[in-house]
Amino acid sequence: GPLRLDVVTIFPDYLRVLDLSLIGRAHADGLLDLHVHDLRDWTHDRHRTVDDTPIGGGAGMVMKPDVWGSALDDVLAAPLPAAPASAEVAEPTKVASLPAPRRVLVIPTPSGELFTQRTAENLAGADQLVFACGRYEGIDARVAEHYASSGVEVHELSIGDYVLNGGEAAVLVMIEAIARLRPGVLGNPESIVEESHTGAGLLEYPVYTRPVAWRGLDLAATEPVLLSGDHARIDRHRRDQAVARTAVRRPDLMARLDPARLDAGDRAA
Ligand SMILES: N#Cc1c(-c2ccc3ccn(Cc4ccncc4)c3c2)n[nH]c1N
Repeated sequence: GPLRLDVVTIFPDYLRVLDLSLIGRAHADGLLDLHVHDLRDWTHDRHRTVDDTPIGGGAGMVMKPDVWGSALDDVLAAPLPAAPASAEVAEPTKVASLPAPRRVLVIPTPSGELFTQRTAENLAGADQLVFACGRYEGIDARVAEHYASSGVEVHELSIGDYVLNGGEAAVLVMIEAIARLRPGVLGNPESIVEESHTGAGLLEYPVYTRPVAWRGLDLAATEPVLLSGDHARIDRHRRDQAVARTAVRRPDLMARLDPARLDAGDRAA
């Protein structure tokens, strides 16, 4: 069935961009089921308070566990279409024997495990992804602890080593990386470039299109092999460019490369 995406945030308008373009169309096609929720709808007081001072002191404010608990209890209980949502009638006996839907709670945080393509591939297999977007100094740590110890699959994730003001931008990044892996979301599935296709975690080679000569940069002179029509040579050339690029820009990836994946030609280079 469709992947259900729930985002809980104090800035729901920040997520409206998801209703456009790729995600918007997949939404319309029934491939993705997006729900953006305002955390303040679960506050308990007239001032709709979501934060308080840190226990133990320190600067800034921390988001209240009770408000998050009320919101996440509701969102994690959202009905999911009984798979397979097909012509087959979802008879009680059949539904009862189906595996429980896989619901995942994702909490963006600067102190999270790094979100990578592998993380995206793993999360793309879920039935529901609930994203808890924090602000201020973050969400009370007992929230992640409570749901994890209640049997919920919880992932505290960071999109990289730089500091943001909240989780919303990270959620946009994660949703785009995950949604594009779902069948049917991308018009041209062949553009789903697995790391393996880029040569076991190599960076991609540079791409070009017409005109062949542009502002004095003439590919007929600098990259003649690309115009040769000799696809074996072109593939070799592109692989060499990918290896060279990776060595310069991402030595960390080079270190992780399986040497067996680099054939003799690469090692000579
Ligand atoms: N994913 C991710 C992130 C975040 C991130 C995510 C959620 C929150 C909630 C609150 N903040 C602000 C804050 C809190 C504590 N320390 C510093 C900044 C966030 C930052 N920053 N950098 C990333 N790669």
